Amino acid sequence: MEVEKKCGLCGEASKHKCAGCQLVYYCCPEHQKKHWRVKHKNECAKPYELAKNEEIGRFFVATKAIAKDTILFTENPLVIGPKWNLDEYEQRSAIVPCVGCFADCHLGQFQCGLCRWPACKPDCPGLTNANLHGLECGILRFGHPPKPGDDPESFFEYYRYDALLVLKCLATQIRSPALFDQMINLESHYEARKGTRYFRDADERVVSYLIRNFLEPLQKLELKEGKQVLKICDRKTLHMISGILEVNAMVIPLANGREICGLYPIGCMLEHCCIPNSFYTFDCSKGMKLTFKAGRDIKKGEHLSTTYTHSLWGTQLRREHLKTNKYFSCKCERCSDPTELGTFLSALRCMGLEGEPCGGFQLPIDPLSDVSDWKCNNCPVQITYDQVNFLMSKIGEEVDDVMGRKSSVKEFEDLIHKLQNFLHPNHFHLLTLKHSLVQMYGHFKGFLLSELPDEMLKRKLQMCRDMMRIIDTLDPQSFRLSLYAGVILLEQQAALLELTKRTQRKSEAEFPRDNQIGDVQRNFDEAVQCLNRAKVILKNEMGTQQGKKLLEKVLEALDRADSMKNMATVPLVD
Ligand SMILES: C[S@@+](CC[C@H](N)C(=O)[O-])C[C@H]1O[C@@H](n2cnc3c(N)ncnc32)[C@H](O)[C@@H]1O
Repeated sequence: MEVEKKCGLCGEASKHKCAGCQLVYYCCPEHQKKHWRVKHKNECAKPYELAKNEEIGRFFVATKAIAKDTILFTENPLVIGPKWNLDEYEQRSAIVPCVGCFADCHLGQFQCGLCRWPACKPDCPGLTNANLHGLECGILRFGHPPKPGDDPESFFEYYRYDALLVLKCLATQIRSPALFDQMINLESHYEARKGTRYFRDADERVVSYLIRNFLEPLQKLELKEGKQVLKICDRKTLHMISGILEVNAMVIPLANGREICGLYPIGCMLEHCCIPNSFYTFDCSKGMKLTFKAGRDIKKGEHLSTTYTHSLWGTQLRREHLKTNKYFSCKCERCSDPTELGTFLSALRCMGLEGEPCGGFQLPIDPLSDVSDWKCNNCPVQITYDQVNFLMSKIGEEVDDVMGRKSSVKEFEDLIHKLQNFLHPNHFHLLTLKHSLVQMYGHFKGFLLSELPDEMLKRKLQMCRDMMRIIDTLDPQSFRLSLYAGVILLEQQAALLELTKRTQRKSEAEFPRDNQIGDVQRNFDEAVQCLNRAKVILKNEMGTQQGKKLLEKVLEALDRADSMKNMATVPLVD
């Protein structure tokens, strides 16, 4: 859409546009404010509306064209709290999140003076904040926490952090019945969950635990005093809230590396797509405010979409995750294509008819079937769903093993070498290993950049380029995989600049000067392009500590590239 870049109020040439609709320009903030009051407030209406159908339930659909980077909405969380699905290791840690502010604290050191749940300090402001610990503290006070000297096991059994978010949701009815209604009307898939292992797990871990420790004692007092604080607190409601959290809660990464969960009633209305058009960020300095933005231009009539699963998992894994945790079968363009948009992210090497690889790749015959057999794209060989499953679980175990401990460079190299016999070079398991290996080459003891043999340095560069090609297809604007891509781009430029230095150092006797200049210039240009791209995509990650640190490194690398240009013995032009 061609937009005249003139101030919406005075008509002067202007550069800054309205962040909401991205359509009207302003010469200064004062004119923007004035125009908002007199006119733009009514024009800058939301470019989407809530719709509903049988298959998806509620979703947002664009009512007009939406430009990339448009802020779709911002929203404060209805509740935030510790992750509601902690694994056993996380649940049994003696370092726990403060119930007031989620900072790390030691179990048994400081506590909330009223309910005696762990806190970072006795006067943490979050303890009395009605949106934070204030929400559930009044109910937690009915519990009987273990005392110092009691069996350590009783501490882990009592302080079940993974049940807190459910309790917080329940407690919203005390603060605001309207908020509670909004929450309880979110999708819980109650009927579909009943009978699943998730339901049984939540029944013991959350529902029975909350009733036994806090809700029954509260109800006893309510009966005695003839006054009801919690009007709704039956088992079914607690299970519905568990389902609502499972289907709708969003994971928020904190600066201290911890992850918490938040429930955003508007944010959770966006449907899932494996190649989404929108993305979100959290602002940790503003109470975990959520901002949803258009990741690319969106056409009128398109559904607004985000991703509920990992973008770099293969189709079978993504679809299984969505089916078990979100109760639907994804049929998006990427899931429907056996090659996953030509990336071959799940493809297996065909072993051929005589046990001799034919050079082709095995792909699912019907990627939308959960039990599809696979066939080669080059020869008549077919393999069964069970064979694929068996191979994938064995390979998955090996990858998890190497990733899960402090493995050496050689262990990574060996596993990649071995798996290349079975998997397409772009397979997501290889991608996971390569993403780690490119960060080891250049940083690990004995593998510092200046120590890497030319061949290894070139391998690092090749892996980075290959990974970026996949990202360019699956997330062309890099809004979904910004951190992942940022890391690759930084490593890619490091390899390129090291190659540039080495080429510069080589004597003219080895290389004709023209070739030398060409290589040096090309590598240098590509390195600068990587850094400039990383700088742009990391803007979306400024709410996270990781994103900020990575951007700092990118800016430092840009400075280094600049000084290299100034010192260059062969010309490096801009
Ligand atoms: C976070 S909620 C989204 C809001 C939900 N549609 C509602 O009406 O409350 C997630 C649920 O929406 C539905 N959903 C989301 N994306 C979908 C898709 N691509 N295909 C089918 N159902 C989808 C599924 O029922 C899923 O469990």
